[in-house]
Formats: sequence, structure tokens, C-alpha cells
Amino acid sequence: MPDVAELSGVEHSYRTKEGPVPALGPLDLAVRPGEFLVVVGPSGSGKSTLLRLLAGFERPSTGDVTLLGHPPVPGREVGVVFQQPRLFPWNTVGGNIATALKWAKVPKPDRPARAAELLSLVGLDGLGPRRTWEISGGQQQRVAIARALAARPRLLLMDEPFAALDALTRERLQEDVRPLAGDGRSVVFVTHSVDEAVFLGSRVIVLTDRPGRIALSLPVDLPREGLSADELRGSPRFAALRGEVSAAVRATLSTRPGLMV
Ligand SMILES: Nc1ncnc2c1ncn2[C@@H]1O[C@H](COP(=O)(O)OP(=O)(O)OP(=O)(O)O)[C@@H](O)[C@H]1O
Repeated sequence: MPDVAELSGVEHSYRTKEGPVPALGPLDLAVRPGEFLVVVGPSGSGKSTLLRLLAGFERPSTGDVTLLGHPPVPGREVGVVFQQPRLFPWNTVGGNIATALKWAKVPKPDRPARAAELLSLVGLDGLGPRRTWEISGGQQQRVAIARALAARPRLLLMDEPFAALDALTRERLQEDVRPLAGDGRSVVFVTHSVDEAVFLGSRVIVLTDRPGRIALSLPVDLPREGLSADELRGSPRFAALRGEVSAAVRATLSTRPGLMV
């Protein structure tokens, strides 16, 4: 099967008044069908830039980005989830989903059933009529995930989506998001948490300090089914992988002055 997305020879700099700021690359990366790719790296190493390139929000300064064989078109073909849910506050949970289904050009008669299916997928059955301020932060982020899945994207991009949540809610969401990659869908997920990376990823890449290049690309050989979340997190293999990723992250910081994570 062809790769879902590909970056070849990509470098990206932002133009500023003081001159170009190199943010990413040179870098080659393929997102494979069904993979859960987690990106870890120091602050400012270009993780969000990588997602912005995949979403088509930015064009690379050098090299090529392709999504399903052509340059990505912003707002189409990928679903994006940010750190903040960014829901429409004047709308209900169901209304937020309905708007996404409308944008995704789902025929009107099909929308109620599809909205119910999406809410069920993210564990929010029956919460359609609630206002967005009547649900918790974790539930709001679940709505954001459902909304991002409305158009059945082949690629879901998630930029530190759980960073603002408490530890317990975060673990619950990790457990629910882990199965989202698979048949017909790949996920690229950015996080600062090594534990989160190893738990979620079928592959973890570690970026170097800015401009981010690939310091480590590590397949995660933990079972995707059959073990409970606690069993996975407590397994010796999980600890070994976490150690490997942590060491690579520490190595990227070793050249930095002072304390920066
Ligand atoms: N619009 C912009 N204009 C100028 N420089 C930018 C812009 N966006 C990002 N940068 C710079 O590019 C570099 C990479 O930024 P990016 O946000 O991709 O990093 P990151 O790894 O996601 O960081 P963090 O972990 O802190 O969210 C940083 O040095 C940042 O300051």
C-alpha cells in the first residue's frame, strides 16, 4: 500500500523581520497506512511545523510534502486536533458535530446517524444536546476529536491534544485514542510526554533541537490488542522503550545551555 503522506528533502524556515528562522529539516519521513506515529522533541524543534506542513497550512521552503500523492490542501483530507478544543461556544455538542458534517459534505439525511456514531466512538453517547460549557475539558477534547473525524480523514493530526488535561483524564483519553489508527486511518501525534508517546505510538520519532531533524525512529513493538492499559504501562518492554526514547530526548538537549525541555 502506498504511504499516506511523505516529506522528502523537506526544510522549513519562517520569514521574520530579523531574517529566516530555520524550524525544521532537512528531513525525510513517510507516514505509513494505519500507523500511529508519535513525534517527540524539545520545545521549538519543529513538531507543530511538521503537522502544519502535513495539513497544508504551510508550504515547505525546500523539498516536497505529499498527502495521498499530491500536495496537501488545507481543510481537506486531514483531521486536526489542537491543544485547545476550539469548539463553537454558542453551539451544542451535537451542533458542533453537525457543522463539521456539513463542511464534510455529508448529505443532510445521513448526518444524525453519523453524529451519533461519532459521539459513540469518542464515548459521549447521549451528550449531543449539552452546551459546550456544560461538559468537562476532557469531554470537550473528545468532541474536538469526533469533529476531526467527521470527514473520515485518512490522516488525523493531533498537536499535544491532552497537554491541558489532568493526569487521570489524560490516561483515559490515551486509551480511547490508541485504537484510532488502523484500517484506513493513520495518526500523527505530537507530545512532550515520553510515556504518552510509547503508550500510543506504533512508531516514535524524536526530533533534534531546532531545526528539527530525525534523531531516532523507533518502532514500538508492544501489542495493540489483548493487554489492558495497566498491563501495557507496567510491562518491562514498555519501560525499556521509554528508556530508549528518554535517552534520545536527553541527547537532543545536551548541547543546550541552561534548562530547557
Ligand atoms: N509563525 C512563525 N514565525 C516565526 N517563527 C516561528 C513561527 N512559528 C514557529 N516559529 C519558530 O519555529 C521553531 C519551531 O516551532 P514549532 O512551533 O514548530 O516547534 P515545536 O516543537 O512545536 O515547539 P513546542 O514544543 O514549544 O510547541 C521555533 O523556534 C519557533 O519559534
